[in-house]
Amino acid sequence: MDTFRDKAGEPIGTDIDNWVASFTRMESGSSELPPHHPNCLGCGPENPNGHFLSVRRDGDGVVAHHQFDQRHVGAPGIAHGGAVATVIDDLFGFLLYSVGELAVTRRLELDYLAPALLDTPYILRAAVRSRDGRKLDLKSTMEDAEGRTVITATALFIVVEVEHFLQSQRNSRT
Ligand SMILES: CCCCCCCC(=O)SCCNC(=O)CCNC(=O)[C@H](O)C(C)(C)COP(=O)(O)OP(=O)(O)OC[C@H]1O[C@@H](n2cnc3c(N)ncnc32)[C@H](O)[C@@H]1OP(=O)(O)O
Repeated sequence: MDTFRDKAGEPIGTDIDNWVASFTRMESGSSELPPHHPNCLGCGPENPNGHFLSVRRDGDGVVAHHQFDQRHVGAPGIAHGGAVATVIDDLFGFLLYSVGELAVTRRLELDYLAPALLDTPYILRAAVRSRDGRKLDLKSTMEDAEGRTVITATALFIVVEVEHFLQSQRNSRT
């Protein structure tokens, strides 16, 4: 069974209630935000196939420094577009620590303005553009070290109750 961790990284248990509790609103600060799940494809520290995304608060938004590597090849020297989308989607997920509620991706849209190169440092930022009821309108950018924008993205996240995840667990065939 999965072990979930609190804001300080201490193990807090294995059930979904603890996982939900870990998403309660966090105070502003420069500390690294906790992963969504130990095995999260974007940020999980225990997923050897993941991106190990490390994310901090940045004003009202979040920021991450990231490099794609040989595991993420789409074409020679270039990161796979799906790998980039994974990282951006996961980055959006860190905004939930500010929102203080659970939400999931309904729509994710990326503009690939230039190739995302392997083994090249990028800075990614995301913020909540607006909220309308359950609908969170999110935006993100990925820039290279020279400040050139490589990716722009928007997403619609929908706020959900814990039942959304309980139902998914019940419906899972694994
Ligand atoms: C806590 C999680 C950590 C984050 C990890 C990183 C992010 C993720 O990977 S999340 C996992 C991937 N996403 C999913 O699995 C979600 C799958 N989808 C679903 O479960 C459902 O479609 C769900 C829950 C998102 C929405 O379902 P439901 O509540 O029925 O929504 P629905 O009523 O159709 O739409 C909600 C609102 O959005 C609007 N809407 C829906 N699609 C769109 C769209 N493409 N553009 C604009 N508006 C839209 C609807 O019109 C509606 O608006 P209103 O409330 O004003 O009537």
